[in-house]
Amino acid sequence: MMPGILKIEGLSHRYSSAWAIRDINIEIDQYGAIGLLGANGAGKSTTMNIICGVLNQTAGNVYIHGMDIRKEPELAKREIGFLPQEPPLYTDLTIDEYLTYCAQLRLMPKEKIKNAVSEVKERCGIAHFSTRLIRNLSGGYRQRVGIAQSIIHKPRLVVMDEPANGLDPNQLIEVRKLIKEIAQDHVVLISSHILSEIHLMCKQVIMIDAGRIVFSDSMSAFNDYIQPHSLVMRVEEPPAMPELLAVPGVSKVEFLTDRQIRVYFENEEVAERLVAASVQNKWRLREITLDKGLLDDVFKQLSTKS
Ligand SMILES: Nc1ncnc2c1ncn2[C@@H]1O[C@H](COP(=O)(O)OP(=O)(O)OP(=O)(O)O)[C@@H](O)[C@H]1O
Repeated sequence: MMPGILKIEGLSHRYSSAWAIRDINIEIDQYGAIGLLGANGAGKSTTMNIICGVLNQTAGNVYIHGMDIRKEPELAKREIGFLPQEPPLYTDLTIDEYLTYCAQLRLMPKEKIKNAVSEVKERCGIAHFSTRLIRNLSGGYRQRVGIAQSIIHKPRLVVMDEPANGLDPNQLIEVRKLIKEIAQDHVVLISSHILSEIHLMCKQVIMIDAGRIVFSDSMSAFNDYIQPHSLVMRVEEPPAMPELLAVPGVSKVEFLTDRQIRVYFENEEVAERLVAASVQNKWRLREITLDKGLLDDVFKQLSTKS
């Protein structure tokens, strides 16, 4: 049987006295983007640094395509690409010079470097800037160069620490698109503290809080797990509180203004019942919205719950 691409067993790390991560277990054997979601200080960077062999763990094992990162670091690192939060770019080099240098650092055979550089430039949409100094590139293009260096040696696993950080909205769209494309033939492990970011890029999500995994499943399972429990409706003729509470499934009612009401419920069918009740009782419903926009709040709740 082929070994999995990434296997983490009982991984724990202690810096001085405090544990930064405890008993992390992860197994990935299919290409795709996986989000590592956690608040600041949750342990994302610690986990990623250990996976990339930059930090030596206190306990547990990391295998990259079956190779123990501690016992066979050189072989294992051939299968890893890393995009740290601050990409290690040499801004006085051109894109061509920089990527050639990265390929050499990765100990790629000399005769393969030229092809690898053109291929990766093409893939990352930077071929037209080959001879431009990195210092003269916009943030979005610098990030593409950062991504290019992480895949130039064709690793199976690419680790990206907060790759969306500091990009403007247009750059974000492009960089996300590129990362998704790369995830088609790599495992891309993406850390972020922003749920919507993970949501847009990843099919799988691993959530880490205070050094422990608190959720690990598909993005759709995550969506089910964090179903909204409230909605906001705006009506012209607001009913009295008891009338709303009488609708089956409504658990709590909060008047935000005299015409705007937040309704808490157990399941989403309540929305339909409220619409029906509004028609029947002439509340004159103008707007009804599930509180899905509060995903980041839900994330906070989840973190504290577990
Ligand atoms: N070099 C260090 N020495 C001591 N404690 C550390 C060190 N690096 C991190 N920590 C602690 O370990 C815990 C996990 O930190 P880590 O950087 O892995 O979290 P993170 O999820 O990556 O957060 P961020 O997004 O802020 O980087 C935190 O409590 C942090 O304060």
